[in-house]
Parts: sequence; C-alpha cells; structure tokens
Amino acid sequence: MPKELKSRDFVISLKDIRNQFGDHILHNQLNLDIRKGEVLGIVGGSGTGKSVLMRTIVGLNHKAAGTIKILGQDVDQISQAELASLRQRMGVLFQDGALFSSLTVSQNIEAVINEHTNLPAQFVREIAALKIALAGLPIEAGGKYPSELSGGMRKRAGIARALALDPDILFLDEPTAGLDPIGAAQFDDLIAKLQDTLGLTVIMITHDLDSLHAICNRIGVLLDKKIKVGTITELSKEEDPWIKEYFGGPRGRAATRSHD
Ligand SMILES: Nc1ncnc2c1ncn2[C@@H]1O[C@H](COP(=O)(O)OP(=O)(O)OP(=O)(O)O)[C@@H](O)[C@H]1O
Repeated sequence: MPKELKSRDFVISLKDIRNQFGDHILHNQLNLDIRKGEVLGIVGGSGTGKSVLMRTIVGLNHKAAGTIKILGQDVDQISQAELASLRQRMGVLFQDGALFSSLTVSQNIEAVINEHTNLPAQFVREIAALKIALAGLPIEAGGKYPSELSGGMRKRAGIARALALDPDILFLDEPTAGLDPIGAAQFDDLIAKLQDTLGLTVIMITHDLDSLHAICNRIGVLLDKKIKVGTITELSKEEDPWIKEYFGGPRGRAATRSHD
C-alpha cells in the first residue's frame, strides 16, 4: 500500500469549476483539493470528462467558470509570464505519449528544454540523458526514434519528456493503457519511485484497478458533474451504484484481494 501522507498542503485547488461544450455541461461546481506529494487517481465512466479536467488544470481547456489555484497562485490573477512559468512546473504524459516521430527520444526531450531555456547544447544533451535514465530507459534509447521502441518504452520516453523541466506536478492520462500486466506493474513501480525520489505530486487518470491499489493515495471519482475523493477504503463504503460496481464488482474485488 502507498505510504501515509504527511503533508497536507494543497498544490492544486479547484473551486466551483464548470466545463461545458455548447449545451453539454461536463463539470458543474466541481471542487477538488490535491495534496502535495500525493498520487491521486482519477476514475469515472467514459465521457465524464477526466481528460477535460486534466486539460483544464494544465491550461489546455478554457473553463466556463470557477477558480483554479496552482501552487498557491490563482491562474486568472497572474501575468502571462507568471502563468507560463507556473505551467513549466507541470509535466504531462498524454495518452498516446505524443512524442514527435521525426525526432529521437533525446531530441524530443532536448526540444522541450530548448524551448524554455538558453542552455548550451552539450548541457541540454546531458540533462536529456539524465531524464532518460530516470525514466528507466537504457542510455541507447536516447538515439532511437519513437517507432523503434516498444509501447512500454515509448511511455517511459514520454515520462522522460514530461520530466524535462523538473516539474513539481506530473499529470498522466491512462499511463498503463495498452501495456501487458507485467509492463503495467513495472510502470506503476516507476511512477511510485519517481514520486518518492523527486517528491512529485502525481495526478493519474486510469482505468487500471491494480494501479489504483498499488500507487494511489486517494482516488477521485467523476460523478454527477463533480468529483468525489477518498481512499479506496472510504470509497468502497459509498452507496452510489457506479462506485459500488467499480470497487465492489468482480474486477474491483480481485484487485483488492491481490493488494491486501
Ligand atoms: N474540445 C472539445 N469540444 C467539444 N467537446 C469536447 C471537447 N473535448 C471533450 N469534449 C467532450 O467532452 C466529453 C468528455 O471527454 P473526455 O475525453 O474528457 O472524457 P473521459 O472521461 O476522459 O472519457 P474516456 O474515459 O472515454 O477517455 C466527451 O463527450 C467529449 O466528446
């Protein structure tokens, strides 16, 4: 089980968030506080807006209403320059990894660093090599193109790139999707290790019940346009039918047993 959280600081606070596309309201008066150093899993039925919520926090989706505070700063109350530097403190791994296929793994990471700094090329290459090692890839992977890597290695390359600017907060959209159970478990270990060694706060959208049990301190369930947050034990006591089925159904029970 994940270790107990000590810090109660909030790194992200969402208040009364509304997201809508046309008449379709996805989130309404959604409140969420994310604690420093926690691994928060986000689950919910298809189309409940898990990805939209993540994109809203990182600034890729424009909210219709509400307040977002990141590391104590209200994103609507700061200058563009302050917002840009705040965004650099968040690393994102999108579902498809989203690496540039025409660049090697190392070049993918170097591109992010070069976009935000003026460091000498050799130094940037060394930082990229460090990130590649942190993500658990062999050093040679840096010279390979994404198409030359396995799915699991591509995910690790995506993590290396998400870590390029030393973020405080890491967002992962279904990181273990498409991996076999062994690859998924190894990836969970990597996330837990990175969280621990780098002191990251991790927000992870997932359908993987094993990941939720193995590495998440708390889970947020998107439900009725809001998010209900708790530990698995707390959520397992909820009466809501979707939550009951999710954690108490055959797959949920099997995952609970294997992590007891
Ligand atoms: N830019 C957009 N314009 C219009 N509708 C959008 C946009 N982005 C998302 N949506 C809609 O919002 C809804 C939620 O999408 P989102 O991808 O966040 O769901 P999800 O909970 O992550 O789903 P899944 O588990 O299937 O990946 C969907 O109905 C989607 O079509």
